[in-house]
Amino acid sequence: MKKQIYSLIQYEESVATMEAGADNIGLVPMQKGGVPAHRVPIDRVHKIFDEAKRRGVTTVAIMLTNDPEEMLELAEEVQSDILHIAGDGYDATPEFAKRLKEVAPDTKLMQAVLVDNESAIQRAKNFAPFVDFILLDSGLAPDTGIGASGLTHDWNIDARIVEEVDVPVIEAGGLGPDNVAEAIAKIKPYGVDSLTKTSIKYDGGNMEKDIEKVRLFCQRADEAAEKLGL
Ligand SMILES: O=C(O)c1ccccc1NCC(=O)[C@H](O)[C@H](O)COP(=O)(O)O
Repeated sequence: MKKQIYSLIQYEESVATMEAGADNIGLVPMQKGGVPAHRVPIDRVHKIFDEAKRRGVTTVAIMLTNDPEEMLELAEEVQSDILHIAGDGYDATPEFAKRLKEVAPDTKLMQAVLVDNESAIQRAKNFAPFVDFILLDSGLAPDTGIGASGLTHDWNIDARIVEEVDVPVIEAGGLGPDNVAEAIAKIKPYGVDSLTKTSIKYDGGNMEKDIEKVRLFCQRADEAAEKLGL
């Protein structure tokens, strides 16, 4: 079971998050979209990703911009293991996947799917032929306009997507140490993601990882997966 932890900002918390058991670490490289306080300057992105690669931890560059040209420029610059399209105004296309391979041949593509109703199943199926991962996420948060809501959604829909779509699924949206085991048992995903419930949030969108909660999240996810033979 892959444990994906978002959204890192500082180098020290990134190292502590890796040491607490994260398999994937994600951050928002400096770009036009998203919460200003979450964006990471490019020199720091390189420092964090270099350390992750040294440790064998998977790096994820989160795209909150809705401009595909900006995404491709960032992909070329950071060469992350995964590029995660999380914006609410642009979805990956076969053409985008092809261009991504040209600028960053080793970067895999992950597309977020908003699980608001059963139409999410067909939307996930439509992405399957050209993306490497699907991330199932909750609805729009009032302060960010997308994801990072700390809210769960209808896990019955997610379980159907895992069964019916032939792409590894990362489950996101409101997961924390309290409910990650239940989510794994119900959905049986390839991986689980946490932002809000493993972070300490301050005014103005500032936040830092709560390392004890990251550790508990990873431990409980591993225990649940082992129990289920996943
Ligand atoms: O990662 C961010 O900083 C971020 C900021 C604003 C919107 C989305 C963002 N990340 C995308 C994600 O995939 C989140 O990890 C996902 O929405 C889960 O978040 P949460 O429900 O807070 O655990």
